[in-house]
Amino acid sequence: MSRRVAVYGAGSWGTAFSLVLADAGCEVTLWGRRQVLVDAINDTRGNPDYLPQVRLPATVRATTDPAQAAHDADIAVLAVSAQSVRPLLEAWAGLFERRTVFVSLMKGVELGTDKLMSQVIAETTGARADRVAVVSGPNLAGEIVARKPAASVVACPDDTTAALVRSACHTPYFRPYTNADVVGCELGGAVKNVIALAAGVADGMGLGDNAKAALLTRGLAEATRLGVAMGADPLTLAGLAGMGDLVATCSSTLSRNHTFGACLGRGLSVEEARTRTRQTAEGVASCKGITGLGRRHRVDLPIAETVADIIHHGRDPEEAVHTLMSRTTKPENLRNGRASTSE
Ligand SMILES: NC(=O)C1=CN([C@@H]2O[C@H](COP(=O)(O)OP(=O)(O)OC[C@H]3O[C@@H](n4cnc5c(N)ncnc54)[C@H](O)[C@@H]3O)[C@@H](O)[C@H]2O)C=CC1
Ligand SMILES: O=C(CO)COP(=O)(O)O
Repeated sequence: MSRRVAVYGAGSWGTAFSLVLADAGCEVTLWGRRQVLVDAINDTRGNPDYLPQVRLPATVRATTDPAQAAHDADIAVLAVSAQSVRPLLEAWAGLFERRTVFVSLMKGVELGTDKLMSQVIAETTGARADRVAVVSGPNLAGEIVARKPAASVVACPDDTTAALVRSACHTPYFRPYTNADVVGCELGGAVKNVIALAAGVADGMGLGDNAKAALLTRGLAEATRLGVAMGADPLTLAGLAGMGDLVATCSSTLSRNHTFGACLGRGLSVEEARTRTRQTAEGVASCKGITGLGRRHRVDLPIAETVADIIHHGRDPEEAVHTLMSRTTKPENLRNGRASTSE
């Protein structure tokens, strides 16, 4: 059965995911805030600002009207930047049907509240947890629009909702798995952006593949420690939404977070890196939310703290690497079968 899906955010991932949904047989209305971009999408079937190479099928129509997108939607997908979703949903909450399922594609943590995106969606729309899902995994938009094979995770505590979203985005090149662990999936996506910034810094400084492997592995340990403290299943962090996304993002030149970090590692300022990257690099804002969650749950996150210091407090990357390497040595592994919350 054809599903009606509203996608909010005509940037890279909103556009690429619209293609996936349309290829899976959905009728898609793609909301963008700028009329000129919406007209270009409808007229050319491409997205000149974010993904000029994409050719969207006729079953994707763009609009600047949030109500038109929400009308009769089975699913509403949120693909704006993490820090902008609360005010948008506060303004739009009354537009949705009571049955509409909300899906977050966003990989960030809200500044000021340290809330995950599913929490912000539930708070602003009044939707219960069984109507809020997350799609997260190693899904670089530039590869998805070339219809290169990818896998992802649809997370929701409700099996029926998870199955609805899975069937709405299952195509021959996009393979969604389901998982009830929303917190693990969301944290995996948000923390990997911060670790990708660190990996970019290391690459920009020319520190080599050993250093990058250490950052990825210890970064995953940070995500897992924090996840376990917040009730996530450590296996989720070892899966597509954790390790999988970490590997893709930290090794790809398509990643904005990695690119941003590489600019810093080459000696550019945060403002210069922002100008070069242009599109949303969620880790830049979310590193503060991640370190906030670490403090709240008494979990040490030395790499995330270092990234936040470099980006928000002007810390010198070389000195930061030296300090990370000089920390006291300690056992690598889980203790007594439980994840340690210390470094
Ligand atoms: N690009 C990718 O490959 C992937 C991105 N994501 C996540 O998807 C989310 C969106 O990222 P992208 O689409 O890549 O970013 P983007 O920078 O390409 O697009 C962001 C979109 O949000 C809109 N936006 C930003 N602030 C807004 C505001 N205040 N009001 C209304 N609209 C606003 C922009 O106009 C743009 O359409 C992020 O959380 C990112 O981590 C997840 C998986 C893959
Ligand atoms: O989340 C992503 C791939 O899964 C995209 O990463 P960037 O936001 O760093 O480009």
